[in-house]
Amino acid sequence: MALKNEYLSNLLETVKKRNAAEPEFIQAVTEVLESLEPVVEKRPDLVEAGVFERLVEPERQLMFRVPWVDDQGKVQVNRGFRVQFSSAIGPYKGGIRLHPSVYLGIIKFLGFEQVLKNSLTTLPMGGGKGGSDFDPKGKSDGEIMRFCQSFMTELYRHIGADTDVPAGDIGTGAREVGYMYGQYKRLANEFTGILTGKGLTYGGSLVRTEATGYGLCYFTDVMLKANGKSFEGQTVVVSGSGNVSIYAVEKAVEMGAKVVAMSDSNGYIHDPNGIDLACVKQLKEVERRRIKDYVDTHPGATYKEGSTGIWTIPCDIALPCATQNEIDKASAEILVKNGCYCVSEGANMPSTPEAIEVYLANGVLYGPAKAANAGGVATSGLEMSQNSARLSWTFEEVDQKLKNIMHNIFKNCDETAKAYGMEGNYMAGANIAGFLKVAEAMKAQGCV
Ligand SMILES: NC(=O)C1=CN([C@@H]2O[C@H](COP(=O)(O)OP(=O)(O)OC[C@H]3O[C@@H](n4cnc5c(N)ncnc54)[C@H](O)[C@@H]3O)[C@@H](O)[C@H]2O)C=CC1
Ligand SMILES: O=C(O)CCC(=O)C(=O)O
Repeated sequence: MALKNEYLSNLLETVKKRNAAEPEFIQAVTEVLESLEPVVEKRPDLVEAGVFERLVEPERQLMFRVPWVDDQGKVQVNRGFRVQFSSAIGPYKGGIRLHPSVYLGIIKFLGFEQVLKNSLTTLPMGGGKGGSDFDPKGKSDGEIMRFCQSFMTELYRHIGADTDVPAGDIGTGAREVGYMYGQYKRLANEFTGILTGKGLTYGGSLVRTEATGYGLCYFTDVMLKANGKSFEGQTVVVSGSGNVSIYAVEKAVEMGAKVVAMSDSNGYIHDPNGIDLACVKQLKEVERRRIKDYVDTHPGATYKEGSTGIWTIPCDIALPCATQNEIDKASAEILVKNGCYCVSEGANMPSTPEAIEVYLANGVLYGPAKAANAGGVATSGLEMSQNSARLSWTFEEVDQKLKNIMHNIFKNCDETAKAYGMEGNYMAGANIAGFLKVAEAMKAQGCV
């Protein structure tokens, strides 16, 4: 879809020129600017205030060397990043990704998405993201710890409970957050909530582990119900087998669905009897093994190499929870052909723009990432509140707050889409609603 508005079209050209080597960032910005066309027409004051130009340029981008020593005593050097994208509505907030594919463009796209996502949660959090091209796969605990300590040795001077609060993302789970927190504490000599996703013994919040996956299902459930459907009795495919996927499967099953497939970056398993989640948890959370090992103990299941083949498995509902651009046009067409009527995104930007066009053209209920997966960061916001108050809420309290937040996000996306004449287009609703709060704050704070 080409931009019709000349002002936005020129802005997008500038973004493309300035960030020519960052296709993922350009992709994320293009989608948002396309959604904002009707806003530009209604809100000349925001154009006047230069909000759109400022929105697409990070406030600060940090890149740094991360040296560490491997188990053979050899010095290794990775590259670290933290993009502090927007502090318009609160301290920078967003996860840290450890994956060999990480470069500045990935961190910028994630930081940009995070700005609007955090706004949708209604909590006071700006947007940021960080990471490194370090590959945790196959590394010993000692190597992981030395890397995390080195990463934090530079990062610690740029973050703070009221400045920037990182968290987990791909490759960064409880273990990594623990090592990073320990190093921060040692360097700064203070015990403050500078990371979320912490362990429960040192300031973490109940439900944060489950939050993104559970939140995805809370959002999807209310979207389905608003359209006369539900998870009950439906066949579901969930990609990935990490933090988001595991707890999405858990909640979808609790809501009456049958989840028949999961994957990792090597391939996917299909278990027509329904995935045995206890086995996946043991393989992935405890033993850190590959998903293919599932079939050793489940003779009714099959394993195939290549992760995108998972979208050829017939399902009613697809929950992509692995990584960006994991559903392309061809996969989207196969999903639709096989009767899939709902795609709701646990991962960040898992659908290519062409895949999204296929969903919208075929009336697929589409839950866009920045709304559907906002439960993780929302619960991080709740962890920050508990840390500030030096309190710990019960599982039920946090879970109820998470549910309310996800229901409100859906309502906001739905009502905003209607107000702008795009009923049922929750992507446009999410982009516009997320933007408006940030834009009002930017305008009120002047040219900064
Ligand atoms: N952890 C969180 O709270 C949140 C995570 N997300 C997003 O959810 C997605 C997954 O993150 P996590 O579960 O936290 O990470 P994780 O590191 O726990 O799990 C990632 C999973 O994706 C799989 N994977 C990676 N590349 C793949 C590929 N090309 N094809 C198939 N599988 C692949 C990995 O094998 C692993 O199972 C990411 O897009 C992340 O940005 C979004 C919101 C919050
Ligand atoms: O909990 C957080 O701060 C970040 C979660 C995250 O990285 C995301 O929403 O993509």
